[in-house]
Amino acid sequence: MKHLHIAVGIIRNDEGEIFITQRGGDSHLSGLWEFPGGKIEVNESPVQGLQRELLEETGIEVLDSELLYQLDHRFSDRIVTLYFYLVKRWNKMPYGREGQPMRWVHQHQLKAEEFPEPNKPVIEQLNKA
Ligand SMILES: Nc1nc2c([nH]c(=O)n2[C@H]2C[C@H](O)[C@@H](COP(=O)(O)OP(=O)(O)OP(=O)(O)O)O2)c(=O)[nH]1
Ligand SMILES: [Mg+2]
Repeated sequence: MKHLHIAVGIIRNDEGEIFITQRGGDSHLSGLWEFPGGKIEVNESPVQGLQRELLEETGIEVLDSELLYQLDHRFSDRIVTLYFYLVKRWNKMPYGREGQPMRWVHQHQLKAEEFPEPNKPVIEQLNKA
């Protein structure tokens, strides 16, 4: 079974809103919403993977981030280790750079059922904070 390491960014503004995007087309878990991010490459640290993926997917440069949550999840065809980073400072305005739908949602309004299963604990934590 393949094992992937994934860095994702919880980009949160001063109003407590978080930038989320929708997984497209034929990708794994398409139609669900996600925190932008993706696979950490072998020569990268998790933070370097986060910086590269957020630049590719949202156009921002991460200036300050903090690891909020880390977990392993087994899907039917793969195991993923997810690193959830709270992105506290960045430059530029994030947008769906790959054409993916996007929106800003207050952290109290994030719905765990619209996200992949492994996001549940971190979304519950954000809903309560
Ligand atoms: N980006 C992201 N991926 C998530 C989240 N929750 C979750 O279970 N995943 C899973 C879905 C995928 O199996 C994996 C992310 O892989 P990906 O396909 O987005 O990776 P990538 O951006 O490098 O994509 P690609 O270049 O291979 O198309 O992590 C999340 O909140 N954000
Ligand atoms: Mg991705």
